[in-house]
Amino acid sequence: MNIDAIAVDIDGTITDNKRRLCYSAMESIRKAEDAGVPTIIVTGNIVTYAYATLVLLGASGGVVSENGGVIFKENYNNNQIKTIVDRTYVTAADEHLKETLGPKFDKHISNDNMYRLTESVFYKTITKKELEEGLEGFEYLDKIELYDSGFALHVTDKRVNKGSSLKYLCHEIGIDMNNVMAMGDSENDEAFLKEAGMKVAVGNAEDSLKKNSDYICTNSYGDGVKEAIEKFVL
Ligand SMILES: O=C(O)COP(=O)(O)O
Ligand SMILES: [Mg+2]
Repeated sequence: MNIDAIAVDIDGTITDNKRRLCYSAMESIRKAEDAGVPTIIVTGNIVTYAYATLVLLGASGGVVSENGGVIFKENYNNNQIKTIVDRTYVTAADEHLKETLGPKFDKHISNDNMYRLTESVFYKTITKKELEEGLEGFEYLDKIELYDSGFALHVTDKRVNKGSSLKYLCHEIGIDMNNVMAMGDSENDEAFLKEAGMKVAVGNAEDSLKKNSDYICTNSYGDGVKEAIEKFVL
């Protein structure tokens, strides 16, 4: 199978469990770039964080950020950041959670939330269950998704996910999803692995993701990324 592009998650995939970039991932992604295979970052992080990661990695495929809410690629869309969905339901969820959680809302909301265009994110100092309970009775509960990335809890508009927005970006730049190798570690990656021709779970990935993968890496984190790139791309 010909791999035309690599799509890779950030936290827990090209980083270790402390969010530190793995040299092994960086080196292998650069080798793939040098061999003409671009890498696209597909993340729950904000667009500026994702873009800085892309540049520092030496990758060129563009970014899908905020779990699909925002995309950016150099020389695409007049170099403008593209917001795929509005904040209507996420803002309504925030309002609901402010009422039900009280002071816990401000205590646990992520410090990068002010930069988020489409999502709300909470630190894992609050549990997913507490957020689910806080969202009970929310008028638009069926319009939002609650993801645990392993690193944070995301309230995301259901009209987007990492898969739908990666597919959109790839269509725009002329890459066939059948020729994309996608790599991730957690539940917010399921949607984009599903869309890709080659689905790879790094060794530390959640069982649910491993179950739906074509290849499970022997190695964890960046070493898993390196393993898959060497096996399928280089
Ligand atoms: O933003 C997060 O919580 C995790 O980011 P990721 O999707 O790159 O793993
Ligand atoms: Mg991750």
